[in-house]
Amino acid sequence: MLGAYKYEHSIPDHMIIDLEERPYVKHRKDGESAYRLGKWTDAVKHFEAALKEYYKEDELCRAHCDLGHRSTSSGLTQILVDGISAVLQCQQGCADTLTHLYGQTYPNYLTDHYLYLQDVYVKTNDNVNALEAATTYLTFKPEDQQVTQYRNNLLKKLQTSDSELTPGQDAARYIETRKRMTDLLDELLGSEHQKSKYYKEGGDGETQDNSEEIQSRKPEPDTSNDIDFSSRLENARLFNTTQILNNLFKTLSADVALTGETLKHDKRVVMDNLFTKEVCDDVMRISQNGIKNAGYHEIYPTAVRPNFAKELFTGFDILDCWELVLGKQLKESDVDLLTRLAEQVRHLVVRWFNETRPIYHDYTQFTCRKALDGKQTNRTSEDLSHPVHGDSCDFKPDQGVCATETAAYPWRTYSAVLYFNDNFEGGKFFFANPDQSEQVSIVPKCGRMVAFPSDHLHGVKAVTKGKRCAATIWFTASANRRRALPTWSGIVK
Ligand SMILES: O=C(O)CCC(=O)C(=O)O
Ligand SMILES: [Fe+2]
Repeated sequence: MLGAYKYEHSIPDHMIIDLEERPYVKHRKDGESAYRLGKWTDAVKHFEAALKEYYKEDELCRAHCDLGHRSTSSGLTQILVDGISAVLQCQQGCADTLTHLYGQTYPNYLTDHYLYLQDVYVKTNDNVNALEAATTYLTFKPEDQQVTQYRNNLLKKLQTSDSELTPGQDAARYIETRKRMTDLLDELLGSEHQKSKYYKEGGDGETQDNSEEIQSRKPEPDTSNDIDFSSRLENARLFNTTQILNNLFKTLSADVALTGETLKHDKRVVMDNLFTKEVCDDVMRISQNGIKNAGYHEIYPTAVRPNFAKELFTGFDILDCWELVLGKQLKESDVDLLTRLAEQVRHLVVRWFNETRPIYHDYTQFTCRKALDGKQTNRTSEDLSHPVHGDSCDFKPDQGVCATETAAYPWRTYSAVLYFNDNFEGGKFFFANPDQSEQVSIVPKCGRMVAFPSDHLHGVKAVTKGKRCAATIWFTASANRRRALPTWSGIVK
């Protein structure tokens, strides 16, 4: 937002003092400016200071993950396991929190930092520190061929053996801490935890302990000259205002189609043309390949959701993406598409609801409901595809109330549903009264989104022919409930 204001009113950087700017961000920014001006000694100073501050901030962030978690389990051991794993999961999220800046996610924040460092050290003729920076970089990303070669050149110059190499002290401690957290979580949560572990390791490769790997890697013989990192560092640049603005405006384009008056509540909105037919076709294809039963089947037994005998639910949640890419059911670019969509919607939601608090992703899932042939006779208007419910409260139809105390997801703040097709019958979304009657209904179509506060009652009418595909995206204002989204390009770049 700050970027947008600066742009709209042509305000130069030096006229704005950001009182909330954290020291690790300020030093990184100053380091980047010095780098661009060729002031290598200043750049070294700022990049080193930025790193120190970053690790300090990471410790602070982890310290803020307290034991406030409310366990719904019974039995002391389970309550303890729930509490400790909630703290650890919150702590694991710190890397994502610290590298979410100016509305963007920088999955390579830390590794790019070491890339900068090694380059500025070489430029100040300090090969020893350049070597340490390259070694630290490779501890995070051992698969990087270019940096490996670069480190080997330095090794040769300094006539050092790679068995003497160790990463920087702060980085080593950081990696060790994260490894211990992951191991403990593995023990506490077992295979359930694997999903988030996949994601974390991919995020920046930062949770992986690669020390063994690095020790067993021998430098390849190499006679080439020094490698030029300038183009990689240009891409690593964080505070590129033009890029931020382009992304901001590109992602926010949408038409507000229906608002309060029609929708019976001023906080509800329907927006159209959020994305193109091409995107819809892509998502339909992805959902086609996709995979598992949607979570609904597992959550609700058929007795509670009788329509499971009449409609087939398929889909996946966004955290399944890793498994699906590894299983070749999704392409890497699909993951980026889904992530971009979810992030686009987060921006729209923040703007629409005039939020001044940070709003985070909680959970995103893609779900298709397919009418089963031969099971559609005698479906009444009460026979819904999705019964009336609130997303953040526990709707009790007999009492007509939606209770927060007993809700499964009381932290959800806003809900958004995206639609990708209209070639089916039935399947209207509707807002409901506490007696379950319809207030107003919305017909799904490609590019359409409905967004509303999560405690508003709503449901989905029976899908009686064809397949209806949608994405449900839930947001939270609770930082410790935040779940970051996977990106693929962030890793392979
Ligand atoms: O698919 C829809 O239109 C809404 C789905 C929904 O309300 C939910 O999954 O909680
Ligand atoms: Fe819902």
